[in-house]
Amino acid sequence: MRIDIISIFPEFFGVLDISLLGRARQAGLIDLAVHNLRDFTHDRHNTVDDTPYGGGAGMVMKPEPWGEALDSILPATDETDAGTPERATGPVLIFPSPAGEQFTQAMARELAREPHLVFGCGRYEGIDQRVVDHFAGRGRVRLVSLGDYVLNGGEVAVMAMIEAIGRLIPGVVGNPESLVEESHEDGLLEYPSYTKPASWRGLDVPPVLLSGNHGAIAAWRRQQQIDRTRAVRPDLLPAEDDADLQPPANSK
Ligand SMILES: Oc1ccccc1-c1ccno1
Repeated sequence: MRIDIISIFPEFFGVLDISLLGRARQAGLIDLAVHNLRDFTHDRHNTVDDTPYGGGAGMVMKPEPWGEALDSILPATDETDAGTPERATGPVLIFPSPAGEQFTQAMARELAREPHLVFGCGRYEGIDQRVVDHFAGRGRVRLVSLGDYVLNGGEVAVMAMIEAIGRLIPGVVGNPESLVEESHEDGLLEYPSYTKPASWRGLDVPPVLLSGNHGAIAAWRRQQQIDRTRAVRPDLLPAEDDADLQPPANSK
């Protein structure tokens, strides 16, 4: 997968040189480039923002630098390309935004199948809307929100998305099995995990986990998932009458 990031703080992404994603880049599984938006300005102060039309507090990111930056990354197209099949296969341009669709594990899985992602990190009060409108006419553009809260810019959101997406790319995580039993992979929150010692500060590991009875362990873990999800994320539970959520007959 090719990933391009545009930001006024490119140094923010230095952490993508280390750990899992750093190793994936060294292995050639991910080809990542970070671009400084200010490199696409031409004034002495490398200006990227200006006051908002219509008034209001804060500053808005100017369209021109974004246009030049994105033109340098996205495939050139002319007006006749609008609506051609290529638009369904070209890069996906993602702008983190509080006004975006919610980022989910399902979206991470979907985006992990894409060959090329381009992330645009907005700052200030956001990016001139015409940037989104213009490039929506040239390919797939998505506004994506991490959640219902406000950040100072898109960089943190892009880091989170790249981690969530990158770990799903085949070969990035050593043991693909570890991707299966995680929160949100099967729609429920994950079960609690324990390791040695069997007793710690008077707290014991649930006996079923020491029993060697794999059927009972699987049933206990499933019930833990259901109980945890019901307690903190009832919105993730399917319809109450879903037979899959009923505890197995032998687990009482
Ligand atoms: O609050 C933001 C500001 C800029 C870019 C993104 C965000 C955001 C907030 C939640 N998800 O994304």
